[in-house]
Amino acid sequence: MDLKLQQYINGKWVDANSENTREIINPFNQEVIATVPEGDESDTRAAIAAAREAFDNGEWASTTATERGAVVREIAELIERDKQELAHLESLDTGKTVEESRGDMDDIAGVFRYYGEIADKDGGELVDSPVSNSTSKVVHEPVGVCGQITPWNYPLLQASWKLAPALATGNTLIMKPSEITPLTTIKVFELMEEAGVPAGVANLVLGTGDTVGAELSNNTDVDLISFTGGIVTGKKIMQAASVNVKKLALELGGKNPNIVFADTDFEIAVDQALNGVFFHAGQICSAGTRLIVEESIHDEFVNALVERVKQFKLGSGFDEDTQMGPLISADHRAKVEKYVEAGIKEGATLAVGGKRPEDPELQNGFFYLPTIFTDCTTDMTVVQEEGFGPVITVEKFSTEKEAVKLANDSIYGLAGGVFTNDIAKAERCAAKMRMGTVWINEFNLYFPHAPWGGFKQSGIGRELGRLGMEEYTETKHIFQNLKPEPINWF
Ligand SMILES: NC(=O)c1ccc[n+]([C@@H]2O[C@H](COP(=O)([O-])OP(=O)(O)OC[C@H]3O[C@@H](n4cnc5c(N)ncnc54)[C@H](O)[C@@H]3O)[C@@H](O)[C@H]2O)c1
Ligand SMILES: C[N+](C)(C)CC=O
Repeated sequence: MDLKLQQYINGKWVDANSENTREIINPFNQEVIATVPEGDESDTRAAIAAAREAFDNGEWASTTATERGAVVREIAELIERDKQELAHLESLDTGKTVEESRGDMDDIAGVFRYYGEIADKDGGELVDSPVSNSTSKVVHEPVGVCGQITPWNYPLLQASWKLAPALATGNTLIMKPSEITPLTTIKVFELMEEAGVPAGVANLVLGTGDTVGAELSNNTDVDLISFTGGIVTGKKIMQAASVNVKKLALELGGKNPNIVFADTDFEIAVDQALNGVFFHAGQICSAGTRLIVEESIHDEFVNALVERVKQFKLGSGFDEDTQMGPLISADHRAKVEKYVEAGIKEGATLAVGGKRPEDPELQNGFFYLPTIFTDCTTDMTVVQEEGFGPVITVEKFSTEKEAVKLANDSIYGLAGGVFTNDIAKAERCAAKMRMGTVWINEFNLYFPHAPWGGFKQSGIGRELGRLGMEEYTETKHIFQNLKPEPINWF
């Protein structure tokens, strides 16, 4: 493997201070793909000190936005140049199909290009002043030292949503990828070095959440934490970040409804519902795991889903005909199994799946069959909690009002979909759905120009789009009196 397999701190590739290491496992066959350093609090503190020094006394924050934008666009070019290698690494690490990983790499290059291009488009704003002979301007400045923590399901994609806007706006940063899928993030740090990101500006520490992640959240030299991951971890980080009132961006989980009306284009809605939930074996924050189907087409719709699911090809992400890879780890599969058991116990009907595949070729991987539950009600664990596996629940509705009520009956509010050919009805539902993204006749689409994030307990703040860049800025008002006079009060 042509990869440094080290941490990157203050412009140097280094092992962990403790010399501890971690084996990275291929979820398709449990083979060891790589051995990487396992950093801890002391590595994290070194990276924070480097980022602090680079922000306070380095030149990055005061280079022109045009120059920073050029560096960020160069990273996009390098990602495109090394797309095949990156996609290969991502599939080895996560088990996702290599075709999907190539798509991720295109998206990632697109994110760097987008932020590179808009980096110098914000020249501040002059606002009206109530004082004659004065100017009043509003400018955006970098926040400072940013801690960035990412999950295992979209390792480099989620990292790109944080790295690109942080760099474009002149921040310095410490990135902590998930300890189980760090490979493409290591590679992109090589590319950032090649693109000319100065020493100390972008630092990479590898290790667990309890050590590296907790240090980033607790350390008072960190000004902002941007976290993508589970709700339980998000709450811990929020609490820790209060130590110095860090700015906080949280991208958490989802339990995303997909409402299907009887007047929809049936075959398209079936296809999109399947894609919405089973892509990447359901390990997607915005997976449409909660299908809400109009009563009159319910049985036909479920039958069509079941027939299609039975045909899914599970296998290696490197086989061209594979449609669904394994889950990420043995632990994660055990959690999905428990989740399905809870569904059965609570009275949901298992229409298909609900177990591991029997195919001898899949026995070394963490595979789980695509699973459909019917007869579901909102009080069930499988309807309320995020399972993060290939499991969909189906509920019925008979009126538009009921469909929206069901869709909103959740602590989450990340994303949701509506399938109907009645555009007015779709717009009415979209207006009422309490989610950061609503798709109409589409599911699971995201792109750099549109903001991404959650209502309710799905998070705080937004990534992507202009808002995703504003997260990394402080707003300053500068007032200047051009003709000062005494006030004569005292
Ligand atoms: N909203 C989004 O855009 C989005 C995108 C991708 C994934 N997710 C969510 O991510 C979750 C799956 O990812 P996961 O299992 O890696 O999540 P996780 O919360 O277990 O871990 C995420 C990251 O946090 C770190 N971490 C763990 N404990 C920590 C602590 N105490 N302090 C600081 N950092 C800590 C982990 O090491 C990892 O890097 C799902 O809930 C999914 O919905 C959300
Ligand atoms: C945000 N997204 C959809 C790319 C990945 C969620 O897990």
